[in-house]
Amino acid sequence: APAPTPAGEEPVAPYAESDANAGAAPFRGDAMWRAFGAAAGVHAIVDDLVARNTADPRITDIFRNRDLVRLRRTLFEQFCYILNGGCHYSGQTMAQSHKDMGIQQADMAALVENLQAAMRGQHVPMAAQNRLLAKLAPMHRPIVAR
Ligand code: HEM
Repeated sequence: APAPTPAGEEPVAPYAESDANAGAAPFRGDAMWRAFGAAAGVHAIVDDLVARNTADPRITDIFRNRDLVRLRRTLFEQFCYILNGGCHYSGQTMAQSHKDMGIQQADMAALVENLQAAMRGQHVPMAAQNRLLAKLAPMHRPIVAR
């Protein structure tokens, strides 16, 4: 049976859940999870990232009328999974979740800037920031429209 809709979220059509939907393999060991400040740090980064994106005039239109409660939950799961924090990712693939949004390279660049600002705000060391960004880089292909 499909999982029940979490409190505060809009229902989503059923799909196959898998950690593979996260789009990247996790790091090994606990260095990255610790560098990001574990669960509290990653929650702060995700919440700040979503707030920056929705307030950013370059990309605010793309986030209008979206389910930000679900986005914060699944983004946290995705980052936690990739940083080897012991989470499972229950969201959709990057291709599925961004289809028909018309996301351009410039939109992706804006989001990456906002992520860098959010990581800086939580004092994530630069080397760890760059390691996460390198994991996310191949996601340009399924996310950016062409
Ligand atoms: C590497 C970069 C990115 C990652 C890792 C990422 C990750 C995610 C995740 C995990 C979800 C939720 C999936 C689900 O609900 O099942 C999502 C949804 C979404 N993303 Fe991204 N994303 C990226 C880039 C972008 C960009 C560049 C934009 C637009 C500027 C964007 C806009 C959105 C929006 C609006 C949703 C909400 C869809 C909805 O629920 O209606 N994303 N993204």
